[in-house]
Amino acid sequence: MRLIIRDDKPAVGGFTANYIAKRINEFQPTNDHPRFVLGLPTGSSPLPVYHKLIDLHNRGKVSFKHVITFNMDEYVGIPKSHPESYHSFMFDNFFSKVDIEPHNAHILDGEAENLVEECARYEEKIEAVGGIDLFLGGIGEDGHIAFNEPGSSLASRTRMKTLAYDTIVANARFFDNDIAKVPKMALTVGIATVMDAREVIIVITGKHKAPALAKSIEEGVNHMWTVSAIQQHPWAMVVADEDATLELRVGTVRYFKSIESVQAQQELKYGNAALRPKQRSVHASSPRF
Ligand SMILES: N[C@@H]1[C@@H](O)[C@H](O)[C@@H](COP(=O)(O)O)O[C@@H]1O
Repeated sequence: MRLIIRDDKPAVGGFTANYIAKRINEFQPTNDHPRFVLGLPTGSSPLPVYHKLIDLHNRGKVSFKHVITFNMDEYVGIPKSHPESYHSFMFDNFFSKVDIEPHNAHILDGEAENLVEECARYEEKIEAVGGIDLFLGGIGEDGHIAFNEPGSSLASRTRMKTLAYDTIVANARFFDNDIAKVPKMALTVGIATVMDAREVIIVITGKHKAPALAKSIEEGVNHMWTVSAIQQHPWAMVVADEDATLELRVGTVRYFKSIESVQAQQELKYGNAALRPKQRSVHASSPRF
């Protein structure tokens, strides 16, 4: 697992967006070859990533024409048209501003008649396109990823979850600060759904997330800090701002900074493709595509 530390939120967004754009461009997705499959989060942490991806798209540096997306989660109990639904969030902050084909952007349907079937179908759809190439995520203050609240099984898959009281309180800011208006249930991908992705990137910013970052990377894998599961992922990267590192040991910060600087030297020597996870071949011919 790598930890990349940048000065502030815009720098975290810039680094992460440039990295994602590079991965998409290296993959060279087309309609005939596999399309790049991206897992996406909502929340304030990924907003600087979306801003930078939109900027790169506007400057012709990346296209989402052959990218398929799967969002992490959606509330149950509010319509898609609600301004705080994750459908609205994604449309307003990203999808309406890039060239993604609407039928390629998947979000769980919290209004589905049969929510259990909706979750099973979501897993099948991910499988049908060959799995997720890169899953981007954020975390809650209690270290939850998507809506996998503390205590969620690390083997969990897409399902319905009851939100933790702390999460309901944290999300009240989007619902007129009225806890009664905050949905109490959500559909969410599971920890195993995220960990099945070929690559996982988690953005963590702000000093309110510092305890979660420390718990999740300095202590062991623990279902009470569900993002800690990334410790067992073969290609995981956390991108944090300085504020989020406040609870880490000085030695931990120095260690990861030194790894990044040695890696940068090695990339100059060997080229950076050699030091990144191997992607699905653009020539792969699988009936799933
Ligand atoms: N389901 C979302 C998570 O995916 C997100 O990571 C978290 C933190 O959001 P923020 O980035 O706004 O702190 O909020 C919600 O719980």
